[in-house]
Amino acid sequence: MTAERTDEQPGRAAGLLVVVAVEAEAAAVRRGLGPGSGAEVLAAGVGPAAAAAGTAVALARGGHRLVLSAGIAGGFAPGAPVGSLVVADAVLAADLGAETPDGFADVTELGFGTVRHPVPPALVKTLAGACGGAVGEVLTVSTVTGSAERAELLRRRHPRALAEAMEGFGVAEAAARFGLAAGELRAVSNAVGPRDRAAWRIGAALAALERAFAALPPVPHLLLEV
Ligand SMILES: O=C(O)c1cccc(C(=O)CC[C@H]2O[C@@H](n3cnc4c(=O)[nH]cnc43)[C@H](O)[C@@H]2O)c1
Repeated sequence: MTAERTDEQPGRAAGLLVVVAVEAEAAAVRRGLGPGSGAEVLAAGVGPAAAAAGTAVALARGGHRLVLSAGIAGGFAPGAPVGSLVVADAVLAADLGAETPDGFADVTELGFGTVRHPVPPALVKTLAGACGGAVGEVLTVSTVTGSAERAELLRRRHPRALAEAMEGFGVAEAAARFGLAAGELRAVSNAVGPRDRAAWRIGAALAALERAFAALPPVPHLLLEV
C-alpha cells in the first residue's frame, strides 16, 4: 500500500500525527476527531516496516510534537474483548529476535537495540481516561497469531499484554528517532488465538475507534501531556 496523507488542512503543520494502517481506519479516526482538529491522519500501510517508513517521512516534514499509532487489533482474553479499546502503556516488538536452543531471545538480549518503547504515563492516563480503554502492553508482530499455542507463548512471555497489532513498534521507533513521544490506541476486532475469520468484528472495532477519537481532549490539550 502507498502511504497516504489524509490531513484536512494540507500544508499546515499538525502537532499530532495519527498513523493507521489502512484507509478504513483513517476514515474512522477522522470522523472521530471531527473537522478542524488540527491532527494529521496518515494511512501508512500494514506492518512495522511500512509504519516506520511512513511515520519517518511524515515527521521529516516537521511540526509534530506527538505521534499516535491507532487502528484495529487482536485482543488477549479476558482483558481485551472484541469491541473494546486498549491504550498502550508500552509498545513492544514481540517477534524481533532470534530462536535459540533455549527459546526466543529478543534483540535487546542479543545486544542490539530495543524491543520496548514506554508511553509517557500522563499521556496514557489522558487517553485511557477519555476513551475508557484498558491499559496494558500492546505487542507488535509481523505475523498475525493464528493458533492457541502461539497465543499462549505470547501470553507467557508478555503477561501484561492486552493486544497485538502490526504497526505500533514501527511508529514508536520512527518517533524516537525524531525525539518524539508515541502512544498507541487500539480497538479490538478479533481475539488473539486460533484463526477464525468469521469471528472478526471489523465494523464494531472501527466504530469503537471512531468513538475513542471523538472522546479525546482537543489536540492542544493532548500535546500538554508530553
Ligand atoms: O488472515 C488472518 O487470519 C488475519 C487475522 C487477523 C488480522 C488479519 C489482518 O491481516 C489484519 C492486519 C491489520 O489489522 C491489525 N490487526 C487486527 N487484528 C490483528 C491481530 O489479531 N493480530 C495482529 N494484527 C491485527 C494489524 O495492525 C494490521 O494493520 C488477518
